[in-house]
Amino acid sequence: MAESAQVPTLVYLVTGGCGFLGEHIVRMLLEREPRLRELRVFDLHLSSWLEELKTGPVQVTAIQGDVTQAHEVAAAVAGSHVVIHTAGLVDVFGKASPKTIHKVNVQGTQNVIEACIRTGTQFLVYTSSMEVVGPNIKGHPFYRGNEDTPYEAVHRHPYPCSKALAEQLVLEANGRKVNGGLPLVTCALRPTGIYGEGHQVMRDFYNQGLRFGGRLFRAVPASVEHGRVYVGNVAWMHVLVARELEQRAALMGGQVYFCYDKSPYKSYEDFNMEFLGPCGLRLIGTHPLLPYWLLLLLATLNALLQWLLRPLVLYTPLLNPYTLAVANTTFTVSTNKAQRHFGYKPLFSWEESKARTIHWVQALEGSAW
Ligand SMILES: NC(=O)C1=CN([C@@H]2O[C@H](COP(=O)(O)OP(=O)(O)OC[C@H]3O[C@@H](n4cnc5c(N)ncnc54)[C@H](O)[C@@H]3O)[C@@H](O)[C@H]2O)C=CC1
Ligand SMILES: CC(C)[C@@H](O)CC[C@@H](C)[C@H]1CC[C@H]2[C@@H]3[C@H](O)CC4=CC(=O)CC[C@]4(C)[C@H]3CC[C@]12C
Repeated sequence: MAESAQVPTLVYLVTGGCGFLGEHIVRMLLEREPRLRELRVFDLHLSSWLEELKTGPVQVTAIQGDVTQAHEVAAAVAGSHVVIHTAGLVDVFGKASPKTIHKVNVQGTQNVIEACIRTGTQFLVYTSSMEVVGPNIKGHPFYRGNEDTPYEAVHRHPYPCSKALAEQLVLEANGRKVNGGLPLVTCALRPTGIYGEGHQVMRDFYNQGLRFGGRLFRAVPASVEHGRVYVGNVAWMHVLVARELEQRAALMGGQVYFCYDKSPYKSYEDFNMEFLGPCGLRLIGTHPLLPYWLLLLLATLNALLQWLLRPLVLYTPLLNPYTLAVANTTFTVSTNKAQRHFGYKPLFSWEESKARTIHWVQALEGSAW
């Protein structure tokens, strides 16, 4: 891929490019990757905002496709220099079946890998997740951990299971020969809980607060810390990795990197209030208003109700046994591996990330969400 830094000659493909993170990656590439000649945006659901991107100097090619369909993936990958694979089913609320989650997240990733091998694309960046590590099924805390911290990464839920399998496929594919005889260079990024403009879970919390007269009710102790990362910094790390992967293949190939920034370590609910508070919502209770056993009973009832109602309607509340367990388990990271290996530093400060997110939530007030 060795190209002049000045002449735009490179072709990038972003799978899932119309998603929450994908859109930020697409826009960040157009703003900060001067070598781009063509940017292919591959997604099951193409967004209308793509049209506005087609007026710039970079050719933006929208490709409606399904990562579970190998031939569609191969057609999209052929001729690209770098693939950023961020497409996936991000579902911990029971919207999709375990089989579908596995098919999209695991088989879809396998299809991307095989497409790179067959078509000769050498560089693959995979959006993995903190959930590949934890929280595990035993609720063990992960406190300021790094990529080498020992931790019993045991999962049962289909989402973390699928992300762990997909990440393993990507890392194991590093070094395989692609068409043309050169080695495939892969790496995986593990963002913690992403927030920012376009975050659907944040919208759900906001709408839930509006339904309860501007109040949200604490369900998680303030002492349980969750690492969060601004979507713009996640996008930035993807751009950096894609840029550095060729020159630093020996160091970065087959590696995983946690992706986080200077966002404060707080409970999930307290962190959300950094944005929802300035928009008029209040978090009621300095401690969980209900005991854990009662919350678990309610979560279990939600899961039962979801199962009973499934033939009629998709009932997917925020509270279920998995989300309750994850929210109640400390998971924070502290590492400089990405900085050491490819010079990553957050592009957006906490203050900027907070201001941008608040501005977005404030714009929701008049929206249909
Ligand atoms: N949201 C978060 O807090 C975190 C997300 N991640 C990972 O980041 C990636 C993006 O996540 P989000 O942007 O939050 O999710 P999202 O749901 O907003 O975006 C996923 C995109 O993939 C597309 N997609 C789904 N199935 C597809 C298929 N079969 N073929 C083609 N495209 C398909 C969707 O249409 C969507 O545009 C995922 O791989 C997720 O596992 C990792 C850590 C945290
Ligand atoms: C109802 C209350 C118990 C409330 O506090 C539940 C919050 C819950 C919806 C979130 C708590 C932790 C979140 C997850 C975490 O950020 C890690 C994730 C990584 C991903 O790759 C995808 C999203 C998620 C699973 C994220 C989902 C929402 C939470 C479970």
